[in-house]
Amino acid sequence: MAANDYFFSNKSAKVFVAGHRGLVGSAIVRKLLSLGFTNLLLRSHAELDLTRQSDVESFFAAEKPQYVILAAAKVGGIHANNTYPADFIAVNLQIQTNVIDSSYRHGVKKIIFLGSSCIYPKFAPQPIPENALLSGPLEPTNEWYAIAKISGIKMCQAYRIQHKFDAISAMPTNLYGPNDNFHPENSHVLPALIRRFHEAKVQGAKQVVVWGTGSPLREFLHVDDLADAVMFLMEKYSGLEHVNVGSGKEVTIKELAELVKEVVGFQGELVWDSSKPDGTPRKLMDSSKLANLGWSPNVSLKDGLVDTYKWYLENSKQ
Ligand SMILES: NC(=O)C1=CN([C@@H]2O[C@H](COP(=O)(O)OP(=O)(O)OC[C@H]3O[C@@H](n4cnc5c(N)ncnc54)[C@H](OP(=O)(O)O)[C@@H]3O)[C@@H](O)[C@H]2O)C=CC1
Ligand SMILES: C[C@H]1O[C@H](OP(=O)(O)OP(=O)(O)OC[C@H]2O[C@@H](n3cnc4c(=O)[nH]c(N)nc43)[C@H](O)[C@@H]2O)[C@@H](O)[C@@H](O)C1=O
Repeated sequence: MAANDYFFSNKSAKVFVAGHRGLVGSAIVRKLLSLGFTNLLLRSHAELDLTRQSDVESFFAAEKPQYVILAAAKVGGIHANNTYPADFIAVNLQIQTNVIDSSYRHGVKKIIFLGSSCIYPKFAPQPIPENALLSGPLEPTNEWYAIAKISGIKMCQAYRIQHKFDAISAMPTNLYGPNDNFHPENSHVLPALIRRFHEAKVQGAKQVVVWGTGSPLREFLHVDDLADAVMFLMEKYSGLEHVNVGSGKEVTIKELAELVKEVVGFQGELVWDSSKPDGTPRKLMDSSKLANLGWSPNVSLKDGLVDTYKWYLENSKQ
């Protein structure tokens, strides 16, 4: 790479952040602006539906972005994944295929695709190294989403091999932070619990119901750390293999629920609804590849929870 090809060397380069109003996309926009990037290309879902191939092609032909950060996707927690399998596979395959292919065809210098830790087999070795991909059966509650995400990784690899296109993939662990989805059923566990504990506190309820058995382990990363890692990879990484992005710290869902209860200040008790699925028992990622490149996370789970609850209080329509 010539010196002026590095991502940070030209802060006026046109950067398309797909999905800029979501949890991840909004954190990426904050990060890019704080780094001094001045030419962000942003389109809401209503302005540009990325599942529509011809609209995406016309957009790339007209706008000619130089870099693409692909944070638009159909995303949700265990219930949403289980309930809408067709949406999770079809929408994600469509968005990523259209955006990766148009990026290549219209001269984008580099694209980063975001997958998820659910790409790995249900019983992968822990912590999960990148090479555990496609080594065993997937977790059934999110296999449709996982298949789409695995296809995204493979598409980046295929375009790199055949076209020498600089397409890289990052696999974040479970994320949370400002602009998360706080829907009572379709969200991920952490925002769901913030909302449920908060509403119980306000209503003076004695109990809060938490799904499953409480025994599954999850690794959480604040979305500002993820945004920082994405910048790091855009600048420093150009390889075939995807890169895990995790905090390296895991908690049981029971421990998470107790922590959310404390941060929100709910005084009642927890009740477990074991009719709801636990999902994968454990999915701690091995993020040593990223650590060896020189990146590490900053935000502790407790600090991140306090920050996210504050954001929820200031921004949710209560
Ligand atoms: N949240 C998490 O815990 C994790 C997320 N990831 C990955 O990070 C990425 C971003 O996720 P996250 O920010 O949480 O998701 P969000 O749901 O918060 O945001 C997704 C964004 O994509 C946009 N979008 C969805 N469909 C379309 C479409 N057809 N056309 C245009 N835009 C569309 C949404 O717009 P609108 O709201 O208007 O529909 C929204 O802005 C995804 O690839 C996800 O797989 C990976 C690991 C964990
Ligand atoms: C990021 C990742 O997110 C999804 O996988 P998941 O990690 O299983 O996601 P989750 O956050 O929804 O649940 C984590 C755990 O928490 C428990 N749990 C308790 N109470 C609530 C609750 O109220 N809501 C939810 N959603 N879960 C709850 C729940 O039963 C489970 O044991 C993928 O589908 C896919 O989207 C993906 O890649």
